[in-house]
Amino acid sequence: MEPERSEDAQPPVAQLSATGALRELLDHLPAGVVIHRADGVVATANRTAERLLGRTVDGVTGLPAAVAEWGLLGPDGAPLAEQDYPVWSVLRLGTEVSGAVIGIVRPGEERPRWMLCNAYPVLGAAGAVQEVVVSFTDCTALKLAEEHLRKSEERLRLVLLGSTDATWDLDLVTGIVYYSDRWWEMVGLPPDGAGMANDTWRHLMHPDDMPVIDRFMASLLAGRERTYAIEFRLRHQDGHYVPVLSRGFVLRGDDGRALRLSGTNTDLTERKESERRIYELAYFDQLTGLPNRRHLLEQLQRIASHTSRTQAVGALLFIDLDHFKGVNDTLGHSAGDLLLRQVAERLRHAVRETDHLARLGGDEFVVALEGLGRTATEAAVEAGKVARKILGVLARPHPLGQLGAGRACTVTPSIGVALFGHEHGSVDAALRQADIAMYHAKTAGRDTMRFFDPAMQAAIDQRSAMEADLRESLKRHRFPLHCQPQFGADGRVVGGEVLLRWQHPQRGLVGPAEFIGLAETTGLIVGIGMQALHDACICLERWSHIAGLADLVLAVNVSACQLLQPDFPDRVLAVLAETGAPPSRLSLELTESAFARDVDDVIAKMTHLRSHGVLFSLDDFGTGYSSLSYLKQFPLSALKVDRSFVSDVAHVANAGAIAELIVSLGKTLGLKVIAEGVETERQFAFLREHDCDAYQGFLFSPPVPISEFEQRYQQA
Ligand SMILES: Nc1nc2c(ncn2[C@@H]2O[C@H](COP(=O)(O)OP(=O)(O)OP(=O)(O)O)[C@@H](O)[C@H]2O)c(=O)[nH]1
Repeated sequence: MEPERSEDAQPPVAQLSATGALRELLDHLPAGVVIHRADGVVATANRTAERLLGRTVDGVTGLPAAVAEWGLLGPDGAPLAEQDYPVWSVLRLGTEVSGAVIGIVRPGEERPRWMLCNAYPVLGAAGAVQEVVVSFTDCTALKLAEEHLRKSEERLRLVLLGSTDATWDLDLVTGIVYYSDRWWEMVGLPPDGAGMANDTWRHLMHPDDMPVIDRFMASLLAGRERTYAIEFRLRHQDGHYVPVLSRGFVLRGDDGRALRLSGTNTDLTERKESERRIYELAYFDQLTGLPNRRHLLEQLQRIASHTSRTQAVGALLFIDLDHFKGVNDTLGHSAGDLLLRQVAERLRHAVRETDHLARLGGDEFVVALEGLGRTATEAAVEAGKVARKILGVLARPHPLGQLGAGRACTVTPSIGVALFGHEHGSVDAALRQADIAMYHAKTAGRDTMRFFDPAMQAAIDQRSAMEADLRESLKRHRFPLHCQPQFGADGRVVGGEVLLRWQHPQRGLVGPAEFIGLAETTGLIVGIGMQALHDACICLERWSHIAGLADLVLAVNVSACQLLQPDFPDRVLAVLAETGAPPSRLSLELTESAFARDVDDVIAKMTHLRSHGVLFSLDDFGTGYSSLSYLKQFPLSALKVDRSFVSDVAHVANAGAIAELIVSLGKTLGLKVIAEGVETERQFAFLREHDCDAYQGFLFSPPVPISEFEQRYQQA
């Protein structure tokens, strides 16, 4: 049905617009213009309105303002109520409407076009609205873009709401950072991060990560990348660090300069925890918590590459429990499990933290020991010690509580040892060899250790036998004293140095070079040294009544190991008291190694003994690492020029100078200087020329049994 048209006379603007030039202008305007009369009826419209409304000017002229045929829609797409038509708003309120977004469904179309509308009233002389001019432009594209943006923002908001990632945005120009609520939540702070500084992220960064991040940022910003990903840790309010994966993009200007960084932080706590758990399952034995076979094999690869670069020799110990099956069979699998855990614990304590202990499976364990020594023998000795220690710690009964039916269980191991490194083959080979050696230990009766290399085994066996012999000999007092005399420049005897011999039941008299080293590493030197001291003091007491011997000073060697004993001074004083030896005739001879440990302790002990009259001399001077500056702190009485300088004085240029220097140094410190190892007249002449106080060496006498020494030098 055609809408009713009004034929009333034209109002002023409509009239004006009908005039030629103005009409022309109106028709060329890019906006649609419709002029309504005061009753809302359309007086006229321009050509653009024709196009935008999809109607001819004639078709709209005379139409009332409020007819459904206009098909106007509100911004939300719902039909617009008549009173909200711009023209009616103006007519009703008398004020203009601007920026209204209104949809128009054009005749024959389904989708609305969107118009940005303005409308204003034209007032008559009496102030009444005479006309309403409505202008509008097509903003469909803008409206659709806005709609699109709104939807996409909505989508993004929903995605972020559902995501656990934390967004942030850093404006590199202003330095302002936007942190999302989730960002604050991730570090345990209130969602709005109220009161927090702009660069909070820097303050929360783990100190170890900061330099890495700084380097990363510098290179990222200077480069051309548009995206990045990096991990770091941020401190949570409760003190722990949250592992974070930060991913994002760099917004760059046309010149490539970075303007903005935006991204998300993903909390990696759970992922890290799962990774750790996976690593644990893959590399650790679940029963004992020890590294498993795979872990060990990887460690061995690493050790292999390291060993190939060094000269050091290492060892593998293959440990298999003896008759472990019996434990399972008699006490049950749970008791077996508990026992394995206890064995693992003891092994863990028996080895150093730097050693590699693993459970291969079942009742098999392996210990890899790196860098045991520069030679195979050194390494074998050390490996043997560790193996013996393990035999010792596992030998103690294992309390299995209720699982052991109230009884402790004893389980012994069989240990196979193989060396690796330097000229000793690969780590892989060592593992096979240690396994074979372990079987040898089983066939040798179990509860023992075996080396893969028979020669090595022989050396270790010999060493063990010698240690047992030394122990036995100590009990049986088989270290007779020998003594090498010392002479003054005038040829008169002034004293002697006690030198130990070992009266071996089978081998006869054994020199110190063959057994002192072992005595030191086994600690037997403490007992042997004390025995020698005791014997020497008995001599001194006897000599004190014999002319020719009463004034002699007897030097007794004391090893660093002895000096370290806390009760060393007391024991020396007890021996002096017991034997009645004059302390001022006893000189304890130390080597420089005695000064390598706790210097204050050594000085205190020496000073204590010195206050009782006991003398001290420093052996092998010049060969060690004595600092001249602290030499004077020790209460020494004499200095011995090492035999290496003495032997060279006559024919090696510097040796003479060094010997001379040592003599004069000793003199400066107020010490008596004794030269040892004097073998030729030339050496003697040189040293005498430089004012040495006493001389000891083959030129005068070799060491002789103490009884012979007494006979020689006592005066009838
Ligand atoms: N309880 C327990 N037993 C295990 C586990 N893994 C392996 N075993 C058992 O450990 C025993 C290992 O025995 P073997 O080393 O072959 O033999 P053995 O009885 O120790 O005797 P020898 O080694 O010849 O002295 C087997 O009976 C296995 O079933 C475990 O995780 N828990």
